[in-house]
Amino acid sequence: MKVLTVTPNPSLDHTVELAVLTRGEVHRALAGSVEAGGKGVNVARALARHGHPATAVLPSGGVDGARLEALLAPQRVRALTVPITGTIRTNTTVVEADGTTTKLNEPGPELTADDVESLQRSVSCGLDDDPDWFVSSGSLPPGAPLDLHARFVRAARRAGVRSAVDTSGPALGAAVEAAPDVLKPNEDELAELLGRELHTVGDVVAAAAELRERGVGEVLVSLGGAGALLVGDDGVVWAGGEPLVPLSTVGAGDCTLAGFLHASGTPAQRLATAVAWGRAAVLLPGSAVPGQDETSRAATAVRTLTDPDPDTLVKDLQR
Ligand SMILES: O=P(O)(O)OC[C@@]1(O)O[C@H](CO)[C@@H](O)[C@@H]1O
Repeated sequence: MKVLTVTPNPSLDHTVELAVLTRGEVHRALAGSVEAGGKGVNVARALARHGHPATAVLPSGGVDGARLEALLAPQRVRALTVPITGTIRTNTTVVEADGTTTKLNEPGPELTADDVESLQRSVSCGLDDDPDWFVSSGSLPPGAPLDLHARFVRAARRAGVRSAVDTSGPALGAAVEAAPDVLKPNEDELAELLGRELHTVGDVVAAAAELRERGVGEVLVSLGGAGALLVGDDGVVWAGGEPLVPLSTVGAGDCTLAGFLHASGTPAQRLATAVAWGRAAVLLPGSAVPGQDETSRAATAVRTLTDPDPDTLVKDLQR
C-alpha cells in the first residue's frame, strides 16, 4: 500500500516530561525529546515503520525546517519539501507522570501565495506516482486558504486516488465540501463542526451520517480512551479496549488513521486495526510511532461491537 500525505503546517514536536505541571512555577523536567511532527508526517512515519512506501509533502524553512528534515531522513519517509521563507513551528507537549498531556501548538509560518502554489504542485507530483491513498492532515498555517484540504482532495479525485482528511475548525468544514473518502474527526472536532454537543453513540452516529449525506465516504470518529466509531455503507461499528495509562497521547489519532489505511477486511477488522495502532501509540513517549511488534501486541486487547446501542453514553462505551 503506497501512501502520499500532505502536512501544510508541520512541526518540530518538543516533548517535556514532568512529575506534575503547576501553572506559574519553574519546573525541572525529567526528560525531553524532539521529533519530526505534524499530522500527515506522523501518518507517513507510522505507515513507513510498517513497510509501506510513504511520501510526505510539507513546507520546510529555517533552521528548524532543516532539523525536521534531518529527523525525518532515517525514518524511511520520502520527503517532498517545499522551501518557504518562514520558519517551521515548534509544538510543545508537557506529559505528566499520570499520563496527562498538555499541548502548546504554535500558529506556524505565514505562507505566501507562491508557497501555497508550490505545495499544490508538489501534491500533484506526488499524485502522479499513483499512491493507493492520499492523506491531507492538520491545521492550516497563516496565509493558507481555508479550502486548501478541499483543493487537495479534489486533485486526488481527479488523479483517481482515494483520500482521507484529518483537520479541525473551519478547515474541516471546508474539507467536508470536497467529500473525501475518509474523514477522521475526533468527537470534539465533530461536535464543533456541527455546532452541538455529542453525548451518546446515537449523537455521534447522527453527526457522522450528516457528513455522509454531504458526500463523505466513511467517517472514523476517534473517541480518545473510549475507542473509535466507524460509520460507513455497512452500518456502525465500535472498537476499543481496556483503559490504558498513556505515556503520550500525541499522534495517537494519526496512528489510528494510519492503521485504518493499512488494514483490510470487514469494517470491524479495519476499525480494530486502527484502534490497535492508536492504543500502541499512546504507550510510546512523545510523538513516537509504533512498529509491527507494538501494533500486533495491542491488537490482542481490542474488541469490536457492531451496531452499538445508540443510547449508550460515549464515555461508557468501554464498559
Ligand atoms: O496544530 P495541528 O496541525 O492541528 O496539530 C499538530 C500536532 O499537534 O499534531 C500532531 C499530533 O496529531 C503533532 O505531531 C503536532 O504537533
